[in-house]
Parts: sequence; C-alpha cells; structure tokens
Amino acid sequence: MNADTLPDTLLRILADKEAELRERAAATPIGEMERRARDVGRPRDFTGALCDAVAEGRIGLIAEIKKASPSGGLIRDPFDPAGLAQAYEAAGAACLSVLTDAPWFQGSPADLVTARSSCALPVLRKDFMIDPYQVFEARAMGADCILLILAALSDAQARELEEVARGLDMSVLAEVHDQRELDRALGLHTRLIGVNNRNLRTLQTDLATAEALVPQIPADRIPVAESGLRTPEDVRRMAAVGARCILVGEHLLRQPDVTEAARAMVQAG
Ligand SMILES: O=C(O)c1ccccc1NCC(=O)[C@H](O)[C@H](O)COP(=O)(O)O
Repeated sequence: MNADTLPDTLLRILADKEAELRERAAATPIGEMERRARDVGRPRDFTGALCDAVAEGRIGLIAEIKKASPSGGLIRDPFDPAGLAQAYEAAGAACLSVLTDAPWFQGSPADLVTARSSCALPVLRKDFMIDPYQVFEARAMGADCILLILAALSDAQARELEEVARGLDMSVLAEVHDQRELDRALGLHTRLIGVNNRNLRTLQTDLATAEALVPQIPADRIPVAESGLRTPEDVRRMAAVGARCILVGEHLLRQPDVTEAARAMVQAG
C-alpha cells in the first residue's frame, strides 16, 4: 500500500482508524482482547452460508446494516439493527454485513452484537481493518467474517490479518477494485473475493467494474459483487458474469418494506 496514492476519503478514514485503535488498545490490551475472542464460542459459517444459498439456486445475499455512509449521508433513521436483522433473515438473506465504524458510518460494535443476537445468520464486521487487534475485537463482539480492503493494506498486512482470522476460524472477504488488487487478493487463502463497484476517489458506483473483474476470478474462488446494486435487473447483470453472491446496503435500507426488497434480490437470480 502506498499512502501517497490512496484516495482522500480512504486516507482520512484510515487516519481515524489509527487513532481509534490506539484508544481501544489502551483501554483493553491486545492480550485481553485475544482471550475474549477465544472465549466467545465458535463462529457461524459465513462462507458455507453463501455456498449453500448458491447450491440451492438462490442468490447469496449479504444484507448490510448501516445507518449512514460518506456517499449516502444519513440512510435510515430511525435505525433498528435488531429489526433489520430479522427482516433480512425472513427474506432469505444468507449473511449480514454490519458497519461498526462510528465517524463515517454512524455504526458501532453494539449494532453488530444486537443484529447477530437477533437472528441466526453469520455476520461480517464491515470496518477498515489495519491491525490484528481489530480481528480479535471483531471475534470478541461475535463477528464471523472480516473484510480486508486490499486498497488499504500492504500484502504483508493482508496476510497477517488473514492468518489471525483463520486462527479464529473466521471467514475473510478480500475486497478489490481493480485487476492489480485482484491479483494480490488471489495470493491470499480466502475463497471470498469481493469486487467493489464503488470508485473510492469519486465514491460513485459502476457495475461495469464487477462485469470486468468477476470473469477474471478463478473457479475455485467465490466472487461477491458489492455496492451500487439497486434492482433485480442489477442482480441478474452480476449473476450473468458469474457473481451469484452480492453485498447490498443502501438500496435495501432506503425501503419501507426491507423484507420485500431483500426477497426480490434473493430471488432475482
Ligand atoms: O459507501 C460509501 O460511501 C463508502 C465510502 C468509502 C469507503 C467505503 C464505502 N462504502 C462501503 C461499502 O462498500 C458499502 O457499504 C457496501 O459495499 C454496500 O454498498 P451499497 O449497496 O451501495 O450501500
């Protein structure tokens, strides 16, 4: 990772993450966080839930729970993580993604704890992971999967974070935006390769990103199309190039009937 070439928003988010990490580690040292992570019980099978959905002919939907975002501003208010988790589960979503970042997404670890305890779905901690401490913290709060944003990590960092997650039996979603990041992601063990349609410089989404990259993903990996999906037709576009797993947030969260909107996506393929 070269900090000089990082998009401005990502750079600012990562600076906030460093500060948050220092504060949290001062309050709860890493040894104690690791002990909590190992004491919390077995994770739910995130990768398996996506594979099962696809094997059963459904779209493997990772349904996102977030109150706000840099691109969307305030997305859902009032915001009820427990109700959303239950609505997504009723719709047939395979997994949840819960934003735990506070400054940019108005999320919190409590949102993840509440959402996970309200349903039986495996849960991704959606945050900006830069240090093993956050992986232990993710498992300690109950997360079953972590996100590794290749744009924000060196290869050595990505490998280290993946090793910690694997040691805790967690899944890893490796997220890429271009061919170079995809090549790097394929050097990791994880089968879950997320192609994010959001350009981190402009914050605009373009499904052509996944259309170009998903066909480059080897058959032994599981492509996940992320960001900017709004209609069943969008879902079919992603499925047509080989992404039968998708991660959807803003569109679902802006609907009055979240269950119906999520069900339409699950059944679109
Ligand atoms: O969403 C943003 O504005 C954003 C800005 C900077 C870094 C990441 C960002 N979003 C994270 C995500 O990738 C999305 O939450 C996720 O893929 C769902 O996307 P959407 O369905 O478009 O809400």
